[in-house]
Amino acid sequence: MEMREKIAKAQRVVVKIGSALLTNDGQGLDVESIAKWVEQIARLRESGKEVVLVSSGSIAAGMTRLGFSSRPKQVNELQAAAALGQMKLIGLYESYFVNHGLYTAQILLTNDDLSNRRRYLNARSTLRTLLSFGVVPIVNENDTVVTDEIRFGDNDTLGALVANLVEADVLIILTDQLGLYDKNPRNHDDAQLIPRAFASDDRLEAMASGGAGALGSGGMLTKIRAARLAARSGADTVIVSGRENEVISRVVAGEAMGTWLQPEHGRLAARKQWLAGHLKSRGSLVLDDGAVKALRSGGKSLLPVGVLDAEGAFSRGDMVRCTDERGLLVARGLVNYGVAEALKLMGHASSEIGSILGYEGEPELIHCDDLVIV
Ligand SMILES: Nc1ncnc2c1ncn2[C@@H]1O[C@H](COP(=O)(O)OP(=O)(O)O)[C@@H](O)[C@H]1O
Ligand SMILES: N[C@@H](CCC(=O)OP(=O)(O)O)C(=O)O
Repeated sequence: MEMREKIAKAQRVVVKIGSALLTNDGQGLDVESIAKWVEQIARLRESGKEVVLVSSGSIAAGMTRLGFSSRPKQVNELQAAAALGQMKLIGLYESYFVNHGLYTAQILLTNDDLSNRRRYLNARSTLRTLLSFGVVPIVNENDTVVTDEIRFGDNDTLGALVANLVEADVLIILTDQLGLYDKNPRNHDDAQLIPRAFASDDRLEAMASGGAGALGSGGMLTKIRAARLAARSGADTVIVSGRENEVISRVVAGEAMGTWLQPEHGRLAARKQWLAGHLKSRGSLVLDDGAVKALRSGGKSLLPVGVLDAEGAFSRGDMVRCTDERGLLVARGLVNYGVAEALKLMGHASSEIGSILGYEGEPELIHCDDLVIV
């Protein structure tokens, strides 16, 4: 499918704005551009699309406040600059979004948070809930508690992990170049823009090994790796210049701009592959005929009311097998409750979850996004 058709259908979009771009290569936060990106994101929200913003810029904003002219070398100074600058950054976004009638929410994450299954699920649930409230989540790395990440890391990877987390259709990486070139355009006048490739194409890495700008940390290499990560949940990635007029609106409208890095597999196929290949089952749920029928008809979540029994020692976030009463495998999925809770909830309506467990949790035992029908 052509870029125009595929991206124009995107419902959930992650926009990552890099340091090099946000700061005009180190000249302090580019507030005029920020206002323009916010305006475009606000229009996307109005048209019914869901947007998560992943924004760098905290270190750069902190440096300006501290009067530093170059990026500190010491990690503790970087962390302090980030903590200070994050206030400025988020304050700016909040005031611009409020002018468009939208609220923002600050999410600070680390890689560690996302590799821990429990925290991953909590982050995902918070992000999904914020999107359902019509809020624009603004994500950055939690620089206070990471060291290697701010020394070497980048927000491209974070953008991709967020795209995985919310199952975005597209990750738009705004940067200071028109897209990915066959060599670093800062050093080569004859560099050619790559309009389109598969994210998995091995030749891309060699093109991107030319380093980053003054304030950016990852360069194009981390953007390509991010596109590969995003492709794992079936998301397309577009690397494009944030300085192009109306760039976010135009990309989402399907205009061919920048570099489009496609996943090899569609979203569902990618997710199925990940679910099938990634995790071992920790237990099983026995479903009644109604639940089996609902799951097989497609697009339905598994609710506690359709469950007859739970076996195994599974915890929240584990993979479980779903079988019919005869033991025939119907589906596999990531369960929202541990076995003790599942045993208490089975056979009950979701509206009773709060009174049975003493807290309100997700209404489904397995969300349809986390379910693979066999
Ligand atoms: N093949 C390439 N194509 C485009 N840019 C490249 C390439 N190789 C290296 N770069 C560099 O990557 C930089 C963008 O990365 P970076 O500075 O980390 O930006 P950001 O802060 O937006 O993430 C560009 O300014 C460019 O110098
Ligand atoms: N999290 C930090 C650094 C992240 C960063 O610069 O990444 P990138 O924009 O990908 O080069 C910040 O907000 O300044």
